[in-house]
Amino acid sequence: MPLHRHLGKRREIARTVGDHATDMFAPLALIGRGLRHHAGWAWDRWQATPQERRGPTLFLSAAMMIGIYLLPHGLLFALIALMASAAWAGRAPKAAPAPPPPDVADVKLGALYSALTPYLCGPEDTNPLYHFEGSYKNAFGSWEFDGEGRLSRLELSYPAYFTDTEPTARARIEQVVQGKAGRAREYRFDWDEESNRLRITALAPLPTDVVAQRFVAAPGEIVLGFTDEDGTARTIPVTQGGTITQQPPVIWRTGPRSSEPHLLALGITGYGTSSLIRSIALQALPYADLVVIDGAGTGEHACLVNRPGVHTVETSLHGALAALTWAAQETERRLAALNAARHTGATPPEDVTRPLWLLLDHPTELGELAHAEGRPDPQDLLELPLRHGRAARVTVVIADDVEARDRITPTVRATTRARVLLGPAGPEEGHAALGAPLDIVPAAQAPVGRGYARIGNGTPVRLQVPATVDPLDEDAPAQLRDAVIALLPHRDSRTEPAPAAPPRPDRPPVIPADATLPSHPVELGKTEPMIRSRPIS
Ligand SMILES: Nc1ncnc2c1ncn2[C@@H]1O[C@H](COP(=O)(O)OP(=O)(O)OP(=O)(O)O)[C@@H](O)[C@H]1O
Repeated sequence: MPLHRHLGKRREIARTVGDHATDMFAPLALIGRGLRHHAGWAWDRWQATPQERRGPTLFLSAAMMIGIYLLPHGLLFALIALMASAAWAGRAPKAAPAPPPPDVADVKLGALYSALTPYLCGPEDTNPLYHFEGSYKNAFGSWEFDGEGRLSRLELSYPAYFTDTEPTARARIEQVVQGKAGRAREYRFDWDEESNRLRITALAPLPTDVVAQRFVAAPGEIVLGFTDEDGTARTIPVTQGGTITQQPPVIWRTGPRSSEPHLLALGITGYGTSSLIRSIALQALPYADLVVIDGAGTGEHACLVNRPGVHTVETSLHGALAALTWAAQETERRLAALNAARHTGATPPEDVTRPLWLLLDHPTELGELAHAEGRPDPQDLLELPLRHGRAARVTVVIADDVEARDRITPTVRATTRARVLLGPAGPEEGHAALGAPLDIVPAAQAPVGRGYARIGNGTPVRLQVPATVDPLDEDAPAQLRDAVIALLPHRDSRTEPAPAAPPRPDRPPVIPADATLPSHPVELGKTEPMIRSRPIS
């Protein structure tokens, strides 16, 4: 037999013998443990007995033992009683109770405290709030967890030397908190610089099931979307999932009294800036005329072609230049007519007071094309409508990719005081797009149409744009497409024929000398160019 098998067999025998011995001597071990327990107990009592009582105690014990000895079978009974009590005392101790489950607050807040410590501890601080052996209870004032055990609110203190006025220092802390509290939610960070306190609130998701519909708003008021209850003082009834609910809207007031007459919406690709343009168009159409420029040329606004009130939908550079040249001249004409009416005290004619909206989707793409062809940038043609649009009742909405921000002209940036940013942008992008620091850290994954709005000098608020899909997009859900179709105005063919002749501008469009306009500037299958002043009835 090989040596290793021989050794293995011997080990097995030894183990079996050991197991048997353990079984055999178990009662003895039990009694031995009990006797040790008794001896320990007797020794403790002896130690606890005062000196003067030890003699009588010894005497009593000896007397009892003599008594037992003198009793018939006394010694035997005493021995049996001792063994029985030793066996009882020596039985296996009860399993220690399972430790209570760790407190979720202790675990999560402890981890957050440890993660913040490297950023908030000062090596020179003799009494630091944050140090590597410290407890979160020293620095965290109050906290709340939701039903799923996720941190929903926290107030913490930080040392006065922490540079809370520096955006990068704040951003670091905000990132750490979001990392530990969960990146799936948005958080509001309220920095109280005076008392060195930071309040963190996890924000509930905004409703994503509000679709395009007629909103309860006055003419000139545009519902950009919906926000948190504390973001606005007003709620409006909204059809949501088949029932009517009250939702807090983000309202943009346009018109001659608005201090933010024009809007710039920037968005991460695919987060719904074109849908926002569509939503605005549908809300403005009942009382305004539209000129739509689709700079990306994807035909996303084709559903507006030939609708009553829509002057034109342009997708080409030539068409865009012609339409914007006309818009600039129309602004000038309106201003002149309004001034004349004011001088004579007459009521201005309807064709100069009816609002005109210029909606530009991705104009920077046309700008690049224009630059390559040596033509004027369409944005340059917006100068007059942007600067005098408020008086002339001309509103400009520009939507573009957040990446194209540098290609937006300074005039557009300076005159568009209503701002929207769609998509999970970082703090720097947020600040640049909205013109103010954003106190909200977006979730890692935001739903389409989710972003932030800032009207004028107000505080940025969260925004969820109502789903306003392209009704010609066959991939979009039929229910969402139907909602948009229901809002599109239809020309009544019995009373309102489609324009057959080329429209007659009040003044012919001035196109740069080097521009070669095609004979049919309007695309999307239209048979006639549609740039025209609204017919005066
Ligand atoms: N609020 C919304 N709710 C639901 N779906 C939406 C919403 N907004 C947009 N969508 C859908 O998301 C997709 C992208 O939307 P949209 O084209 O408006 O984005 P975009 O930012 O303009 O993209 P791009 O820059 O590529 O043109 C579309 O399929 C659209 O139907």
